[in-house]
Amino acid sequence: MTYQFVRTPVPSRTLSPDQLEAALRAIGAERYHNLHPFHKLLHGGDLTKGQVQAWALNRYCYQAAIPRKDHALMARIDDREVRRAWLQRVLDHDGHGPDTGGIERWLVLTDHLGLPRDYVVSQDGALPATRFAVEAYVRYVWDNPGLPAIASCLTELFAPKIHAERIVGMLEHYDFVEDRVMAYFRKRLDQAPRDCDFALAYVLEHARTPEQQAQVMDALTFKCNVLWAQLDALYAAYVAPGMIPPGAFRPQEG
Ligand SMILES: O=C(O)c1cc(C(=O)O)c2c(n1)C(=O)C(=O)c1cc(C(=O)O)[nH]c1-2
Repeated sequence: MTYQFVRTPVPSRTLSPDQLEAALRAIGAERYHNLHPFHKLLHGGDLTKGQVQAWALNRYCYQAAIPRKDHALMARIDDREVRRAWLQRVLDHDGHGPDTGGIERWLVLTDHLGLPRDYVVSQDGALPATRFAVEAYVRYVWDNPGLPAIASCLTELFAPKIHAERIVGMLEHYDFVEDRVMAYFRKRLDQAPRDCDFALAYVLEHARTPEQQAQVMDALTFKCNVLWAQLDALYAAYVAPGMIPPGAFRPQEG
């Protein structure tokens, strides 16, 4: 029996696809991490370089885990067409042919912020809570059936807006950020809508009973929590009260 992180009340009758989509979008409108105070500080130019380094270093853990989570998902899916479509996600992050991939693009950002690559890739300086949250996502996908596993990526419905805000906000406010190093987010502006259109269509087609619909809403809520918890941890360590756990990255500046 899989541990259940969240429990959405089962709808009293089956929702139409439009109603289900509206319910999923309402979850994002209330819980997506664009609403977190840490993101408001990041995009508004209110962080120091050391705090931006902490964000980029911790966020690397998420980047590194995404293709592992996508492989876990593919291992659970019987439908060959879904696996074919899903494979592109792994290639987007790990790279394929001339495209060096999203993880490499993330490392271009952390290089530019002055963080040693080996240190970033080792994840040794990441917050414990970041590691826990990210691994919970990989585990969730591994432990659950294909439908909620697929639904857990639906936070990406809301990602293009935050990526666009981040590109504009960070370039405008931080002199230590330049256009070239925002390539990761520019690329995601095309990739994320493609990925989540596919996932949303799959979920709306396959979540046909009230129980399945509650399950996909749980999955999206869980995933919003995975993202929110990472920012809570960053805030507590690097903004207020500034409680950096033993062994975690400590910004150099005064
Ligand atoms: O910067 C962000 O706020 C953000 C959020 C999310 C998300 O909503 O999970 C993803 C990404 N970025 C992203 O870049 C990415 O590749 C990605 C993959 C997934 C996923 O769940 O499969 N989410 C996200």
